[in-house]
Amino acid sequence: MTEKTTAELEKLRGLIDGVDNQLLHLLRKRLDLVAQVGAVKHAAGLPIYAPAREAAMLGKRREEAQAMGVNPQLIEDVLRRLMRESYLSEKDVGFKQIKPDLGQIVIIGGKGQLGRLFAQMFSLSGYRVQILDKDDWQVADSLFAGAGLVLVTVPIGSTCELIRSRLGSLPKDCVLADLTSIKEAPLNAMLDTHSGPVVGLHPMFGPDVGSLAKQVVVVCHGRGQTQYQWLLEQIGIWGARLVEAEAVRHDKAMQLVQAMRHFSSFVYGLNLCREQADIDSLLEFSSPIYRLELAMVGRLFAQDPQLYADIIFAQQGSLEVIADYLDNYREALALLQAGDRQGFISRFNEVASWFGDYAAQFQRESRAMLQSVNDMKTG
Ligand SMILES: C=C(O[C@@H]1C=C(C(=O)O)C=C[C@H]1O)C(=O)O
Repeated sequence: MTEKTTAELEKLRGLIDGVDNQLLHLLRKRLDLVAQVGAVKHAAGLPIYAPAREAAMLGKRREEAQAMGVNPQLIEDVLRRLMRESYLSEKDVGFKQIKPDLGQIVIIGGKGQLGRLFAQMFSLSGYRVQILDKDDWQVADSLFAGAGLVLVTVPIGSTCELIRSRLGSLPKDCVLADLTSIKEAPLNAMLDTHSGPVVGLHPMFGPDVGSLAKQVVVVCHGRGQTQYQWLLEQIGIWGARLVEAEAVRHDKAMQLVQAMRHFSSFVYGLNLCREQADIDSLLEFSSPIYRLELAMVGRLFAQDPQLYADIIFAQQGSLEVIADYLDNYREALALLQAGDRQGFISRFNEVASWFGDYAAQFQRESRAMLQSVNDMKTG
């Protein structure tokens, strides 16, 4: 580099540093304003997450960006990231309490990660929360006596038995709910055991989400909805979207969404391990999509094997779904072994037309994800 080039670059870089510093001050200012919005909303009992306001704001900013010769997607990306930060600030002020006259909330399995998250959310909403863990059964009766909600969040394998053997004498008006990732059997166990209001819930997220904004919670109605409507509204205040489903339909969907998916990730990991793959060099050669895939597989093994065993072993039906997967794998492998390129292409087209418009939609969505994976590279 010539001296002139060096001097020019240094000058421009100094100006960029200045702009970035101004951005930082603007971010600080925005965070403060959002905190004020949070306080006003909290006082009025409104959820922080306001999708209509977000859509209107993004629309306006995109138009303004276009007019200024800035890529509209750039401002949208930046604002979406900022809005995520806004949801986190909600924890500082807490949440509106939908049912102040409820007795205490007893969370069975409240020391588990998901139990802890729900305990925190209820506490931030002003409820009195009691945790009942494995070794606390001697105090169960006194906890249940004043309970307005008993929430079961123990491993799937022990959920039904625990409900049937331990929850037969809850107060009549107490809401009984569970967070298990299958719904039919626990819901039936709750309905058989407790004569009061019953609802099955399945949070479709792990305990590491920073905020419940935009997360999905599946709701399977049991009985006495008017008596547990407050709970659904409370979860809505936390920003989650409630999706109602029949328990049987939910469980069927989970065979593909959870059991088959996690199982194939498990086998993928098992295979890398047995092949003694060198992760460092795989990453070195990897494109963003491979890195993303490896991250999705690898994150499994940072978590509790019991949890994944629970999910995969929960339903007999998952076995058939997974066996079908193996059949399809074998069939596709046979094409490869036979060098049947045309056969592969025709299966490919069959699947592509089955995906239909979703294929293009998924390509668009994944493009943004892949770009952020690429952005995160440091080397
Ligand atoms: C700050 C607000 O709350 C949330 C955060 C927003 C933001 O960061 O701009 C926008 C809408 C809401 O989801 C608001 O409603 O204005």
